Amino acid sequence: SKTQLGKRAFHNLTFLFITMRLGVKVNMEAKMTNICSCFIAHDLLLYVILNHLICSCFPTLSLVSLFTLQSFSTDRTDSYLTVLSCSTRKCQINEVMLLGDSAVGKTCILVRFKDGAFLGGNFIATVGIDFRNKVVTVDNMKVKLQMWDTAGQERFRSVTHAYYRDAQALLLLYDITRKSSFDNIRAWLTEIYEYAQKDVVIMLLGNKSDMAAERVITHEEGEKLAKEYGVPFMETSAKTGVNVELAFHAIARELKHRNIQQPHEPKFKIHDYIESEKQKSNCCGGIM
Ligand SMILES: Nc1nc2c(ncn2[C@@H]2O[C@H](COP(=O)(O)OP(=O)(O)OP(=O)(O)O)[C@@H](O)[C@H]2O)c(=O)[nH]1
Repeated sequence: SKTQLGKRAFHNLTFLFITMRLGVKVNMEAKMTNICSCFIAHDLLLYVILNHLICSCFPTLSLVSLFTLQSFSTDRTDSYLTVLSCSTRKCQINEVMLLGDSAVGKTCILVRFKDGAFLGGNFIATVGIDFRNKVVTVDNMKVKLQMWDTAGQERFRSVTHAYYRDAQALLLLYDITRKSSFDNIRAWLTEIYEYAQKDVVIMLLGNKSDMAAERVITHEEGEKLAKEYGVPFMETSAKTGVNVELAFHAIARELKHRNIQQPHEPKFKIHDYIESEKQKSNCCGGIM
């Protein structure tokens, strides 16, 4: 069945990846999964040949790949299966990357959006790159977001640069309690203009808005910088959840409109959408 083939492809290509690129594990796995799911969707025969070739090159493959699969969490396996099932139905996967200095809260924002939880406690820096999937409903349509959590540390920069090109949207974060993370936003934007697609959707997020007492960057400063670069802006908190759903939903809506813009439909304006949603939440407790 397709599911079994998908699982085998996943096993085999995961192993292939691990043997080739030990340093950036999760990153390449996702790419491989995308590749193998494309084979399943578009050319089953090609997939079988590829699978056969890989197996003959690596006789120990099934054993090792089984071990690899067992080391994944259910959540991760779910992500792979979402990619596979989406690809078999030829639907669009939208890649969204989170960028910004180390410890600004990229992983926490992602976990808050994906699982509705806050990762408090000890800070564990992301190594390389990781991804999670979530399906968002926009006007009764399903929009699949593949969200890439990048490492903010400088030493991983060359790894993450390679992924900018595939992203349809970028969430650029700073920490409102750390001035250096705000000052570095200009450098991040320079990198984005160098490596990302020209029409990539960019959104600036000032995170940790719950830490009012430690705030060093005002809301107005964030807004001014965003205006200068013509990108939407909001302050978020992974801890309380404020504006996290709104940020991802606005991105999903923008990408949906780009993917299937009907000729009679008015052009979607992300700035206006965010402002109207913010006003709604001010008056009625709104989107968290
Ligand atoms: N109070 C508060 N703390 C937060 C918030 N978001 C993240 N943190 C904390 O900030 C620290 C860093 O969060 P991460 O999400 O791991 O940071 P990151 O940007 O992914 O860091 P790298 O993986 O190194 O790039 C953690 O200790 C979190 O608990 C927030 O909205 N409010």
